[in-house]
Amino acid sequence: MACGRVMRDHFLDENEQTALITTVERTMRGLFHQGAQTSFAPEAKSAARHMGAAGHALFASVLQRVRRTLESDFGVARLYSAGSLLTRIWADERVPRDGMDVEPGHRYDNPHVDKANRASYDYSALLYLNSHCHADPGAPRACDYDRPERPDFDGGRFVWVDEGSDLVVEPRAGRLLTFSGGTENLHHGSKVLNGTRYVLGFWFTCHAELEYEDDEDCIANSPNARAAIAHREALRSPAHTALGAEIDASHNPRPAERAAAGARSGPAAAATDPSTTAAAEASELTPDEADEADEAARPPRYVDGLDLEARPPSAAEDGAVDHRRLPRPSDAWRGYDLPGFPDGTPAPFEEGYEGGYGLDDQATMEEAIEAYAAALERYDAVHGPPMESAEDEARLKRQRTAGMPFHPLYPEKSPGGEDVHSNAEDAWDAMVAHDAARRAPAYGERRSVNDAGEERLGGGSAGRRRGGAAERTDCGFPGITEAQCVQERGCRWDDSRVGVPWCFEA
Ligand SMILES: O=C(O)CCC(=O)C(=O)O
Ligand SMILES: [Fe+2]
Repeated sequence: MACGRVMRDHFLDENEQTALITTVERTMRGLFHQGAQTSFAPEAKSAARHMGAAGHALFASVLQRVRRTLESDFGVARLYSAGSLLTRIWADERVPRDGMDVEPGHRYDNPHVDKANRASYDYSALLYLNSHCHADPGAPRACDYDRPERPDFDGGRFVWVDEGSDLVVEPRAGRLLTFSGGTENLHHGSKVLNGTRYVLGFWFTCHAELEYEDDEDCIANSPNARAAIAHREALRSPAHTALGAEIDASHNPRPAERAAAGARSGPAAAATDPSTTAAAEASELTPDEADEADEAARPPRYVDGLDLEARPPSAAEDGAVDHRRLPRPSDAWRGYDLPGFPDGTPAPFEEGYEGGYGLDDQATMEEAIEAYAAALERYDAVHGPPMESAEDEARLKRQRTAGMPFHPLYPEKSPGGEDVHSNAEDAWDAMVAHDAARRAPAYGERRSVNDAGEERLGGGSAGRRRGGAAERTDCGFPGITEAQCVQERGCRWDDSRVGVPWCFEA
């Protein structure tokens, strides 16, 4: 399999760059973020709903262009998408306190090998939508970190961590990097220091059976996917695990650890460099000091221009894969397993995890729903009113509420699996009618309580203390059963009167 790296400029024109940034922003509104990073899988089944039809179609055509480019760059007859991500990274100071941070302080800048994240990642492509710009008095152009349609960013360079020296690329809007996904291409994107950085990541496999498939049911039933599962199982074999452990043992991904490990695993030059040795001795270096020591020991090479002429041909490019042992993700590195994306469903709580929207894994379902709804409201307060059209806003409401584990807003599905109701209001009405037909409305005409949409986002508890029902203090939620009310909550149940809470405080 051919290994190598290629860089190309003007892969996207300016209209495409801005259209894709607009699409990313629209898609990510209301999504959880991991610290400064928000990612979205555009090949997920529900993606078009989030991205909008035009953005989704543009992405799909770009994906095919990227695939064909990789096929020609590396002389592969056919590649298959193994997954892709839209990623937005804010400078730290821009990370909003919106209650939507499911992994505060998440590190996105760890050096890694893509194929070690997912074995199907034979080839990688990174397509930048906006440009690196360092605000220096002597800089060739002024930087604008706040330009909404296509801001600049500082930091956020792409780095190939080569032996002895980093090869650094400054992202530019429309610049495409393609490279083979193995250990010959250990790399990372560095920390974003100012502005907001947008990148599309694409990963490709040579194997049709490993092609990205979103639907778990399909996976269970398709022969191709069964082969993929068998492949994944093989990766867990003792031999593979032993190799992984060996790789882990010989490397550390963080610069501080890398500097400290220089004497053990680095090339001779690094091992004898005084600053590296100093770093090795001084385990109390701050991360910044360690970065500086690392940079002094391994002066970076910068790439500019349209290709990688700066890079001397390596053994890898000659066809003999360079089998240097390189870092695998550390235990702390969680790759791109997205928490709760992309359907707006709450992130699963890990045991002992405290963060996200201020709950731990001991929280009750109701507490989680309340906190989630409050987080969404804080999100709106921070991010301002929606930019979308009314129709999009309705869709957004639906996206936010559809996955929530309380009384289903959208019980009725068309044969195609699409929601029958075109907007959240209709769906709400339908639900109320559905309840009415079944056993009379549990909480009366919910719509008349308050027409503000946020009540619905608030889930089952909204409106329950309204005037007409003042004589009963609500103890339930729409859809609660008598058993839940009485046994679980110790409240009283009386369903003889329409329009008042049936489950109320005794
Ligand atoms: O954003 C970048 O420049 C690097 C991202 C990356 O390496 C990845 O997503 O695997
Ligand atoms: Fe990567």
